[in-house]
Parts: sequence; C-alpha cells; structure tokens
Amino acid sequence: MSALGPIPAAVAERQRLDVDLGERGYPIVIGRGLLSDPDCYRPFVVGKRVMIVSNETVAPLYLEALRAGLAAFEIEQVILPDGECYKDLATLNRIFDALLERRCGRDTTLIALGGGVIGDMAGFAAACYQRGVPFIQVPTTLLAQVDSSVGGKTGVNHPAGKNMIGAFHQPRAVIADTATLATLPARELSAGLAEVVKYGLIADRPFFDWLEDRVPALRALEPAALATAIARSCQNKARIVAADEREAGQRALLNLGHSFGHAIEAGTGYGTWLHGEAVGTGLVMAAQLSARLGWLEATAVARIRALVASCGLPTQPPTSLSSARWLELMAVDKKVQAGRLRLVLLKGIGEAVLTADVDPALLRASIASAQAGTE
Ligand SMILES: NC(=O)c1ccc[n+]([C@@H]2O[C@H](COP(=O)([O-])OP(=O)(O)OC[C@H]3O[C@@H](n4cnc5c(N)ncnc54)[C@H](O)[C@@H]3O)[C@@H](O)[C@H]2O)c1
Ligand SMILES: O=C(O)C(=O)C[C@@H](O)[C@H](O)[C@H](O)COP(=O)(O)O
Ligand SMILES: [Zn+2]
Repeated sequence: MSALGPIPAAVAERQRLDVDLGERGYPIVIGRGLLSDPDCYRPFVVGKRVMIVSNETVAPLYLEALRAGLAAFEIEQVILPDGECYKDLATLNRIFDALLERRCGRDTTLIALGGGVIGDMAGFAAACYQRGVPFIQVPTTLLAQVDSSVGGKTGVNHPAGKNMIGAFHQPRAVIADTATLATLPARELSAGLAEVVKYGLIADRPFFDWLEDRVPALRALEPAALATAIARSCQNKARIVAADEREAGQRALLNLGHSFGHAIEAGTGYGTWLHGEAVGTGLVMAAQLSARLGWLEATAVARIRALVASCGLPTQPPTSLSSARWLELMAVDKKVQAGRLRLVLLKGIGEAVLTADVDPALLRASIASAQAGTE
C-alpha cells in the first residue's frame, strides 16, 4: 500500500474524507459545530424517522444540539446506561424494545450519539433490526472519532471474550463534531490517543514522528493538531477497510495491540481498564515481543513506550492475570485460525505484520517480563 505522504501543515475547518466501498461507501465529516447542522444529516437519513441511541452521560450534553440538526425528521430516542460493562446483549435488547414499542419500520434510521460503546451497539442493532436498517455514526469521544465510528465493525462483548457477538454493517455517514471533545474527561482523551498511536505504528511512520512532537498539543485539545490527528487516523483506517472490508487479510493489522488489550479488558472485567488503555499497553507488549523475535530494535521499543506513556496511558500490564489465564483469553481472539494464535507484530515503526510464527513459550516469557517490568 502506498504511503499517505507528508502531514499537511494546515487543515480546513471542515474536512470530508471518503470510505471507498462502492455502494456501501460513505463520507466522514470532521469539524466543529456539526452536531446541529441539518446538512450533515439530510442526505444520509433514509425515511422520515430517526431513532437516536445515546447514553445517560452524553445525552444531557449533546442530545438537544443533535435534535436541532434533525428537526426535519420525526425523532425517537433511547438512552442507555453508560459503561463498557453495558455493552452486552441485555442492553442491546433495550434498543430493540424501543424500536418495537414505537413501531419503527425499515424506513427508520438509527443515529449513534456517543463513544465507541454506543456506536458498536447502535450499529449492531441497525444490522439486526428487521434484518438491517440504515445508521449514522455521530461519535463524541476521540477514540470513536479516530477509529470505532469508521469501518462497520459492530457488536457486543461476552464474558469470555471481547466483541464476540457482532456483525459488519457500514454506517451511511460519520459526522465527527470535534467541539464535543471539550467535555471529554482527560482519561478518555488519553484512551483515544492509543488508537491514534496505533495508526502511526501500523503503516504511517511520518504520522508516528509527527505525534512524538504533538502529544502535549493534542492533550490540550489544540484544534489544528486534533483535526489533523483525527483526519490522518481516519484516512489510515479508511484505506485499509476499503481494501479488506471483512478482514480476510490486511484489516487484521488494525488489531495491533488488541490481542493483548482484549485479554486485559476481559480478564480484568470490562470497564476496569478502558479499551484505549488496554490497547496502549498492548502496543507496548506487541513491540516488546517483536524485539524478542529480533524484528524490532530496542530503540524503537523505547520510542513506542515513551510515546504511549506521554499520552497518559499505562505501559505495563496488570499483574493479576496468571500466565495460563492470558493464554486462555488470547485463545478466543478472532484472529485465531485452526487453533493457532495469530498476532500483529512490528518489523519497524510503520511496518506492522500479521504472523502465526510465535512460539508460545516466547510469548509467555514476554508477558511475564512485561508484568514484572523487566521486558
Ligand atoms: N467498531 C470498531 O471498529 C471499534 C474500534 C475501537 C474501539 N471500539 C470499541 O469502542 C469502545 C470504546 O469506545 P470509547 O473509548 O469511546 O468509550 P465509551 O463509549 O465508553 O465512551 C467513554 C466515556 O466517555 C463518555 N463520553 C462520550 N462522549 C463524551 C463527551 N463528548 N463528553 C463527555 N463524556 C463523553 C461516555 O459516556 C463514556 O463514559 C470499546 O467497546 C471498544 O471495543 C470499536
Ligand atoms: O476496525 C478494526 O478492524 C479494528 O480492529 C479496530 C479496533 O480498534 C477495534 O477495537 C475493533 O473493535 C477490534 O476488533 P475485533 O474484531 O478484534 O473485535
Ligand atoms: Zn480498538
């Protein structure tokens, strides 16, 4: 895949990128003040009715502005409890209950207003309700704006494993109003930065280099830096998704850090570690294992650890998980094929690879050293 080129010195106030998926293709619009702009929704809402799905934290902050943008439509809403621990089938059912109670038909468009948890659940509800209705992503966390709202992976967790029940269902549009990030807690902003760093590591070394100088600006919500990081992350994701929508091959690279990260999330009980925190540590663990294999220089591992730490993210895994538990959790990863673990590792900064060539003993040793802080 060709490089994305240098990072632009300036960004437009409103950026539009396209996810090139033919008839399932859609725009990602990034800018401030989009929530209440009817032009952001009119071309993408199918029918006269919308069902907004949000949660009890986001709705008091942004529901009114979104309703103003959707004033041309008949608006229904369902407000869910907040938290990763509610990303489950029981909470999903509340969306179906609301759709059925209001007698919503196939001409209802679901609108996900919130972070990745709301986006994944509303998207999954849209994939299933009456065998599929349209939906629009209105992401309000950094993590959702740079990653989860794009690409059509939807679903819920199971106690045995992360995102184990779900479907691919692409949104009709992604409307990312960056002004919503002003109310995001600092810990959640840091969590979003983990997926941003991931994009630099997978296939975009110039972006990684750029990030090394920009983390303070990003953590201070400096608008130009934020808009650049969001757009660059989405560009990286969009082109991988366009090349491999259903993860037959290279889309698995988007899982860098996630085999470790998902094990941490499931093993500690969903919500103790935020997804982005687990991914941040997972990125460091993937780098450390890559170094053990002789694929990555120690200096690169040190740069990756330093960047992740500078984002305000943990770099060391929890000590509460035994070696057996790690392997048990990693064995249910969706990348496992014929009982064989496949991991995304690094051959360099900006060069991620999918490999099945990892000796379990080496993996165990790497995890144990990471837990001990000696890796
Ligand atoms: N589908 C995908 O491709 C994909 C990609 C990455 C992550 N994910 C999933 O996304 C989820 C994580 O998403 P997340 O990090 O957005 O977490 P989240 O959805 O739990 O949101 C984080 C917290 O911020 C609150 N919040 C949201 N917007 C806010 C705002 N503007 N101001 C104040 N508070 C706000 C939420 O209510 C929540 O408490 C995980 O379940 C993960 O598995 C999916
Ligand atoms: O979009 C993808 O593909 C990703 O892998 C993005 C990840 O950041 C995201 O957390 C995703 O939900 C993980 O997918 P899963 O298939 O491992 O559950
Ligand atoms: Zn992720």
